[in-house]
Amino acid sequence: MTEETWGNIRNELLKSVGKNNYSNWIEPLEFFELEDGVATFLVPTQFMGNWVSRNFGEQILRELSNAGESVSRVAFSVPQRPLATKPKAVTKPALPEVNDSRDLPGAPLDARFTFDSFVVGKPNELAHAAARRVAEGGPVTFNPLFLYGGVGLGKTHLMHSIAWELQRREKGLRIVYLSAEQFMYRFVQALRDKDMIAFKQLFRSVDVLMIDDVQFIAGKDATQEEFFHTFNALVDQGKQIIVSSDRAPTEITGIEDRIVSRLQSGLVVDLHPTNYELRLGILQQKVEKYSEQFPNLEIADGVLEFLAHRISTNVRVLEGAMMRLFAFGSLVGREVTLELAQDCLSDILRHSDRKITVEEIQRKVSDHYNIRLSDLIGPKRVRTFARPRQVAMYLAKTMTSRSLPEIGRRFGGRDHTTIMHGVRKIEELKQQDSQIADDLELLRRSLEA
Ligand SMILES: Nc1ncnc2c1ncn2[C@@H]1O[C@H](COP(=O)(O)OP(=O)(O)OP(=O)(O)O)[C@@H](O)[C@H]1O
Repeated sequence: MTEETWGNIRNELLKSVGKNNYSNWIEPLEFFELEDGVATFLVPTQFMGNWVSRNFGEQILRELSNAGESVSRVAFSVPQRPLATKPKAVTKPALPEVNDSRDLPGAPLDARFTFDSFVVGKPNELAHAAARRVAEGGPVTFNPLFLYGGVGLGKTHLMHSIAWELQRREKGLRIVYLSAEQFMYRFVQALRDKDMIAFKQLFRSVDVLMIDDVQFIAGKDATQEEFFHTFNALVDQGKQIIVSSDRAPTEITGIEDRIVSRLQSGLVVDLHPTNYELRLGILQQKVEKYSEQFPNLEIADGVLEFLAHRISTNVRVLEGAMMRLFAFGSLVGREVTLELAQDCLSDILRHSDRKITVEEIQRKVSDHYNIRLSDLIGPKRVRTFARPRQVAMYLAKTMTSRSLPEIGRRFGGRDHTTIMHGVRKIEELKQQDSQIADDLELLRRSLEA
């Protein structure tokens, strides 16, 4: 296959996979050879090869066939020599002597937050894989890596894990981790001390910059401006940036468009709310750790399952509950049973028990789609009302324990088959229409908040 053919195929792929996917996954591919019906591409890392193969393999194969190539399979392999991907670090700017990492402006890393102690499940699988990839070091593939998700779902844990791993692989790497608030504080201090040059040089001299809770700079214009320049300077030097936030870049209001667009220019991945299996996995892992702290503690069967079922808010709360329960059991010298858990954690359990109602769902959905509640519930069948109505039916079925007839009654006395039809429709659309999938995710999060 000629370079030109591969160029044409890439143009077609750009149209079908979209700009972001294209620059993250297709652009870095280097065509290597086409032999015995196998088209081989070189990729910078194995992770990337697996990802492209899983997600875009068939599309690439189809485009190759459309271009008249006789190909039956595509393969991805990592070359021995490094690939010429994005710009690597260019010359270092003239800097003050800040080579000792103790001079760096970051916050300390938590020794507990490593990849080893991070439990991976469906909800955080992609974020974990992306963090692992960045922690491999080497050529910068995603810049920035933007991690977002609700409170206590492991963003900070992943960032620290990346930092530890990078440090392990390359001693002397200048890694700075700090919260956006600390960044602002440093910036304001530099302004006050008329020390902006040193501030700029310090931040531009790092190899990896990690900013936690970036949503904090919303509405803080001068800090944003400085962040933007720091960001650009580091990206231009091929330095890795990792950012976390409690929401997606486009959902952060009060941040300039140019910053939003910068934040989106790498890989944006979210940590979904935990599911039962992940929570149980985390508890099991923590039990092992706590058993050193509370050596004589006995835990009855079913206690961990109970906690994983009942405390679904966030991992921090789950951990806190477990710690309290174990400390209590160990202090009074009692086995940790279900009864003890219920007694000792009654406040947390009561809070987690908050039931989401169908009415609450209807209100949220009508606000979200900007329609009147009466139109959401009423009989009008136009699409503007019918689709949000089905979304609300779906959420009512999946987020409450109400039966279909009960939901029907709350939707203006509709029959249960109508509700079932609505639920099925949304289940179907969720797979095909990313707008619907995003709406559902957003609504679910705001209802669970
Ligand atoms: N998958 C996981 N495996 C093990 N521990 C986890 C996992 N997810 C979260 N945790 C633990 O939950 C606690 C909260 O996690 P972390 O501080 O990383 O959350 P966060 O997303 O940064 O929250 P915030 O929005 O408050 O900044 C930490 O103690 C962390 O170790």
